[in-house]
Amino acid sequence: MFDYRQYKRGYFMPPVECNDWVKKEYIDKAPVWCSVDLRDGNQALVEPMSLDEKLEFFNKLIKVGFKEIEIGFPAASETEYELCRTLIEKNMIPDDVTIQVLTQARPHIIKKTFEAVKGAPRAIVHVYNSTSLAQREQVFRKSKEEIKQIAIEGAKLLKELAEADGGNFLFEYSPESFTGTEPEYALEVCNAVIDIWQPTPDKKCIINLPATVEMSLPHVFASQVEYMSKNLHNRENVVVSLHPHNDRGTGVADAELGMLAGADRIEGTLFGNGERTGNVDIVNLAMNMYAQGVDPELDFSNMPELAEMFERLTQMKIDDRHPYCGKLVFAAFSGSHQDAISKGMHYRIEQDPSKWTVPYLPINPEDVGRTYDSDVIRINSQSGKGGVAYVLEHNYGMIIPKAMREDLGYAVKDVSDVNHKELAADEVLEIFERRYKKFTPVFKISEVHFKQIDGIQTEVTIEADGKTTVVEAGGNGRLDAVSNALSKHFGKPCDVICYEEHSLKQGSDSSAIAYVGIKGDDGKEYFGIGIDHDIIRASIDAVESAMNRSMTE
Ligand SMILES: CC(=O)SCCNC(=O)CCNC(=O)[C@H](O)C(C)(C)COP(=O)(O)OP(=O)(O)OC[C@H]1O[C@@H](n2cnc3c(N)ncnc32)[C@H](O)[C@@H]1OP(=O)(O)O
Ligand SMILES: CC(C)C(=O)C(=O)O
Repeated sequence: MFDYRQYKRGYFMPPVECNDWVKKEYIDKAPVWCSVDLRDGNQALVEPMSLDEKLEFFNKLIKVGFKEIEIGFPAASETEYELCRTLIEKNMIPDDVTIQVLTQARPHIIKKTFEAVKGAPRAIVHVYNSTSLAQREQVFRKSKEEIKQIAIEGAKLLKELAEADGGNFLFEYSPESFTGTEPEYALEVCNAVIDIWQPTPDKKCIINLPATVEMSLPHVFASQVEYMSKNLHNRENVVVSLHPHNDRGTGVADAELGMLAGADRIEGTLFGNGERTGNVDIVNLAMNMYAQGVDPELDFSNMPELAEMFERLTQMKIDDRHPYCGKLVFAAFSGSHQDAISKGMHYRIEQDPSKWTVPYLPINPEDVGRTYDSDVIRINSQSGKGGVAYVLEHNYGMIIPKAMREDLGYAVKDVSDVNHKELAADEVLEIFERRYKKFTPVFKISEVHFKQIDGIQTEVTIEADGKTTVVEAGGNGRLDAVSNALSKHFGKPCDVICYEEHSLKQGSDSSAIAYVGIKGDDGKEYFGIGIDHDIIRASIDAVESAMNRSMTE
């Protein structure tokens, strides 16, 4: 038996209450985004990306709109180093983009990192050392003071090498494993680093607070961030950055509450790739802002293309339910959802297309490059009449009468249930046509003539059981006259209770579709459709199918 009590190790709350973030309702502005896909994301892959793959990824990040990109850990491997040199030497870094490189606070690694970024138009050099209790005791076996000295020596060396190089460098420091560090101590270390760097409005520094491992509920992280943000030296010249991981599955919440608590910048990855359970998912975060009416300043309008690139280069898989980008995240299979979405879409067009309030869809799928046709209303045995009608209207322009929808809905869902499979739009159309169009197992109407005497008089030629019979009848319209002829001939009621007709296509070759429902002698409703260039023929075909159905069920 495992013992859950071994995990009761707690976390560190700030020494004073820091809960102002609770009073904020919104994130009203995009943070500075920094993609760490090519570093933290890459270092967690089974097979790290090659140089060419990284270049493709880098270019895509630029296209999405990232202005800060951590391109790697140049001292780690030749590929990481080469990426850095290639971007610089081939002038591949746009003027408004800053590359970032990561280094441990160890002199030879810092020196190698500066060699890698030589000649960069602008670069952030990011130095880290772990400050957590666990790492102090177990990994470094050093006192708080000694660990602080690692940070101080690292910060000094960055400053010295940057000055010697004369290049355009910005500095970033991370107290790695911040969430396992006493906040007062993390503050002391960060302030020591800030005091060395002496940031100014023109040369701010970045203090990055990583949830290297998520260790608490997100509100605890927010209080830790607020404490740091309120107490860092020279705060106006310090960019407070967050680097949440996702061990508890709440990396997005950490980032969001952390922003409410004062953070200015977020480091994360596309689709949450990264160590273990991943870094915070920037797509999710940015789209959450978008879905609240805030410009995220990143462009995810072609999500399928981005997802394809991500999966190909990282060999990771995006889950079907991954927010905003999974294959199924806009799909509604269940009847009541489909009905509400379908009505919501009509309401929006009628009332106010400028506002998005469609039930069950947090955003318009088209905003991220998805389509209604294949992504939203999907048909299986959970579906209802509203969804089936939506598919036929959306794909084929068929506006199914309200009275007919239930009969059609059950017919379609039964097929899906029996076959245990989803039905594509063309399969729904096939079921619809097979059930209602030219359904003539009992009789056929081969000819119809009308005369306008005392209302409408008709002669209907009926073929049944190998016999041809001409039946005469009258009515107050053509459809009425034909239904009276059928009723007379078969000795059964053929009362038209539903009749609707509309054109299917625009232009001279447009055909009409007629929908007819009749009440049979058992009191039930039976339906048929007719499609023809001639609207009268379409309605006669429809009543013919409906009557046949009433005589076969
Ligand atoms: C949370 C994060 O994601 S942090 C980033 C992690 N990413 C990576 O580590 C990927 C790239 N890293 C590497 O390729 C290698 O670790 C290198 C090239 C940087 C260094 O390689 P090596 O020196 O061979 O190994 P390693 O990283 O294990 O070094 C461990 C030593 O560095 C020390 N150390 C580790 N991190 C730091 C740090 N941030 N600052 C100062 N010292 C550090 C350890 O205490 C240990 O010291 P010891 O030799 O006295 O025991
Ligand atoms: C180096 C730091 C920022 C890091 O990657 C982490 O703590 O996860």
